[in-house]
Amino acid sequence: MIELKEISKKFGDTQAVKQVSFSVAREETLVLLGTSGCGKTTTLKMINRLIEPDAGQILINNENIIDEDPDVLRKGIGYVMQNIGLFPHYTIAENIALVPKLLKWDKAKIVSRTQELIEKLHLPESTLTMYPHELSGGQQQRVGLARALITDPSVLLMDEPFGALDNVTRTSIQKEFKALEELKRKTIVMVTHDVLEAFELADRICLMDKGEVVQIGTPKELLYQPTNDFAKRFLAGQKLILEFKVVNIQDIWTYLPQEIVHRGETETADLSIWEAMELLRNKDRSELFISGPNKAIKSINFEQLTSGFNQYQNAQHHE
Ligand SMILES: Nc1ncnc2c1ncn2[C@@H]1O[C@H](COP(=O)(O)OP(=O)(O)OP(=O)(O)O)[C@@H](O)[C@H]1O
Repeated sequence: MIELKEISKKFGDTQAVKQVSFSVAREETLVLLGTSGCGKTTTLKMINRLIEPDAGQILINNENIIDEDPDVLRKGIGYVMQNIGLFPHYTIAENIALVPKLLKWDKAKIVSRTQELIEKLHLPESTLTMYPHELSGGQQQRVGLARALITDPSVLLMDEPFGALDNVTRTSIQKEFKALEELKRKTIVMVTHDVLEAFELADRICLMDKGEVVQIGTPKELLYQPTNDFAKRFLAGQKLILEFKVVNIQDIWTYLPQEIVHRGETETADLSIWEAMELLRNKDRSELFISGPNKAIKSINFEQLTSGFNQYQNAQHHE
């Protein structure tokens, strides 16, 4: 769907991006992860031609984007900018309707699509007539997303979309974002420097350093099969919590207690260790019933969960 082939970009003497190649499949979310200045934003902006590469090729649906008019290209790609970038003197409704107006949509269509989006993104209708400074950071972030989604583009580029938020708001918006049906159908390239955010939202992560790709893989691959020291060190600080997020009950199934007979409600085994812990903690449940392979059911409490996880972890490290 999106393919970068040996893309490079220099600003003066700074080699911002050096021979970056990757491809993003249809409906996949690829997260560009790395420290400040490693070339993530430059890479992202080359996909909608806000920046032109010095060398290399970018294809979207097998078409070289260099052959397209940049304005037409940009209207077909949703873009959530760093720091949201709403126009301060436009109302929220006007900010959301920018591209549809350029595309000359009729008014009724703009209004109905705007309504649909603000409902999905949980923005109160009253915000439509307000100006950006009258909204909270989280609400502004939602407006930025609505603006990017209004024309239902199949490709979405997001630059630190939750960067301006405090940690609590950030976590809740990330959760909503993950659950939004409209986003599941999109091919997304997202930039972040936040490892947890990358692990939360990515199908695959492209880890970058000094303008180059260090490793591309699923969160699990990066965690358990880092290809070099940089990748290892980058994740080391948060290793345990990352493991809780990528390992699921299915993975630790054999280390959990014997199967039982149970006819009530069950959780699925694709629940991550993290999610299972949250359920055991937040819902004040002492045990969870999990339905695993071949309809087998196991009941686990917090201790059994952590013990199963520890055994799995030991097995991974001894592989
Ligand atoms: N327009 C520009 N002119 C000159 N140098 C630039 C320009 N844009 C980016 N750079 C430089 O290119 C390098 C990569 O920048 P880029 O913004 O792509 O990094 P990043 O990983 O997105 O960082 P951040 O998360 O801080 O935005 C940096 O050294 C930056 O200073």
